[in-house]
Amino acid sequence: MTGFAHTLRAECAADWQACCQHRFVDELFAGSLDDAHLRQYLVQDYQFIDRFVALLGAAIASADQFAARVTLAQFAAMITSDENTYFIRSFDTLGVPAGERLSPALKPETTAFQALMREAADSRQYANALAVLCVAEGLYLDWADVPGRALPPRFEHAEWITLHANDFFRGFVAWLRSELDRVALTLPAAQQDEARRFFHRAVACERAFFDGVYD
Ligand SMILES: Cc1ncc(CN)c(N)n1
Repeated sequence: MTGFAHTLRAECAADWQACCQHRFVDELFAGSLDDAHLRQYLVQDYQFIDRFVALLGAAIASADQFAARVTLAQFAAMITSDENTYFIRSFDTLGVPAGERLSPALKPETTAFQALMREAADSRQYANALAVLCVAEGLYLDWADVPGRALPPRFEHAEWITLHANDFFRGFVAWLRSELDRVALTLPAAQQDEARRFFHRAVACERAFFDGVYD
């Protein structure tokens, strides 16, 4: 495999692997993730999703082609429907009150990730937005999409896996990677390096986000 997206992932291999083999992932698949940890993760992740959808909007605005805007908008539609209702149903099941769903106290890992996404969006550079999207979705595909691995019984665990391991999601991540490759080829070295730094920082944020579940 070649290309910018693949190179960047290889540069971050240690943190990437640490995420894919994280205790959170193992407990999620085993169905042994306790409700306190799951609840903490989902409450913080809902705030991640808020900035993530804003980043998708920035990617839609800064894309250089209509076809890319369509693909990104279709993905945003999935996040704001199927994925959003997963959060709401999980919050209902876990008894999370409205205040915690909408404006919880933010952990430092969440604030850091939100700041990174805001920075990428505010740069108005399509490649920077793509770099962060490639991490956020590529890394989740890599830990979730394990053929033959059994799903846990509770929907709060199983659906968080299947939302990131299905044909639509696979296709979107493949597109994101090829799109980052395509756009990188058009960039001067300084802008490629900027996108590279966003990618690296996003991988570090992902690892810190999983680690933060167990603080
Ligand atoms: C922190 C984080 N990173 C990525 C994803 C995948 N959508 C997520 N929900 N949360």
